Amino acid sequence: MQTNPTESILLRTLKGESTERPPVWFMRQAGRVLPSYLEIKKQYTFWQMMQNPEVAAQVTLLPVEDLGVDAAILFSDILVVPYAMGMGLDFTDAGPTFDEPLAFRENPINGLFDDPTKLDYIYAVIDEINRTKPAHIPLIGFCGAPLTVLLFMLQGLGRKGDFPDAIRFIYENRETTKQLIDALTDMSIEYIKGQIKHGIDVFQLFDTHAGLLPFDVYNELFLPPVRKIAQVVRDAGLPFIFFPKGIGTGIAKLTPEEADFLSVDWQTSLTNARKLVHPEIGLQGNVDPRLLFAPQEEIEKELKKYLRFGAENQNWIFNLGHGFMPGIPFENARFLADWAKNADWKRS
Ligand SMILES: O=C(O)CCc1c2[nH]c(c1CC(=O)O)Cc1[nH]c(c(CC(=O)O)c1CCC(=O)O)Cc1[nH]c(c(CC(=O)O)c1CCC(=O)O)Cc1[nH]c(c(CCC(=O)O)c1CC(=O)O)C2
Repeated sequence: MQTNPTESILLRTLKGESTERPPVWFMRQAGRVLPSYLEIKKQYTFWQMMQNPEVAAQVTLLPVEDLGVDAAILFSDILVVPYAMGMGLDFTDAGPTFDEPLAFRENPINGLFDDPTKLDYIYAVIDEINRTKPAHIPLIGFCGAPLTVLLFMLQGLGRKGDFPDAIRFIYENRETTKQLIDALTDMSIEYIKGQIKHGIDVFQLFDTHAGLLPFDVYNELFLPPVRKIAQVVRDAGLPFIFFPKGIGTGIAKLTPEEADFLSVDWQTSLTNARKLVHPEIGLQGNVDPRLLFAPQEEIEKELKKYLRFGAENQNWIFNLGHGFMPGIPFENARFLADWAKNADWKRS
């Protein structure tokens, strides 16, 4: 067993090394539950926070201090890419909204004009994070996968749940959908290359709404661009984590071309996921974030179910099945991180 304490435990696990415990980080770890974040948020809009390198870097690093996680994830949003493609975007109390959603336009392709410089502020944030972060804490970069981002672009309003007009558009306009996927994939790749150039250490692709299409359609239209994106990340020598939320047993159909590590939602137990998923793909997940509304004794009882899996599986990153939800008590988030770092994983 390797025990160099200055080397990142997350990177060691991603490289396939043995570690004394699983590495720990959480989706949505910076926003939503940290009192320190909620305090900063009182002074700025979300756009202002994202666009100010000092503030965005500070927020990115808050959970390292406040929760003790093993990695930082860039404080940004998946919808910055359509914004850079010319779509008017606003973050409102009702969630993100786009002006003139694509599904309702006469010609959805013609109105898109890529302007990669609209992402430059994010590279300034990455530079600032790298200047200020502890050396042993890796930075995770991310963007949304083509399906999830396209659903927002087509529907316009993120809180409509199941994106009904967007799904209908995809079925009724197959050729235009393919053109939109290509445009979105190209822009995402440019953005990812920018993140890599500025020094992210790991990349995660969020396909939060992957489960909203039948797997065959998802496989035909949306997995090829995922493979293309994965290749770009790998060619740069970075590990690639893929989070296709809600695809159920579709996880059995994924290959190492699509993921070095697969982030699993809470619908499938990790033990079952391990049986289904290709053996060369590592796993990440999958504590149900809703559990964190429970008293700590109840949380601990559930967490103990992970001990056996953790003892038997080195290629596993401890995380949630999806992000922290607003309103989860900070003490419970901290309890979760402490538990995962201090449990007796029986690995030595
Ligand atoms: O996060 C919300 O409050 C909801 C609004 C929303 C946003 N993007 C969105 C949604 C839809 C949704 O998540 O349901 C759309 C969005 N953003 C993101 C995802 C991917 C996912 O979480 O599965 C999605 C799709 C999720 C979905 O539709 O369920 C990614 C995202 N947004 C964000 C972050 C950074 C972070 O939380 O640390 C991250 C990802 C990295 C990570 O896991 O940490 C940040 C974000 N996005 C957003 C906000 C709120 C802005 C405001 O105060 O006006 C905030 C900040 C905050 O939570 O206080 C806007």
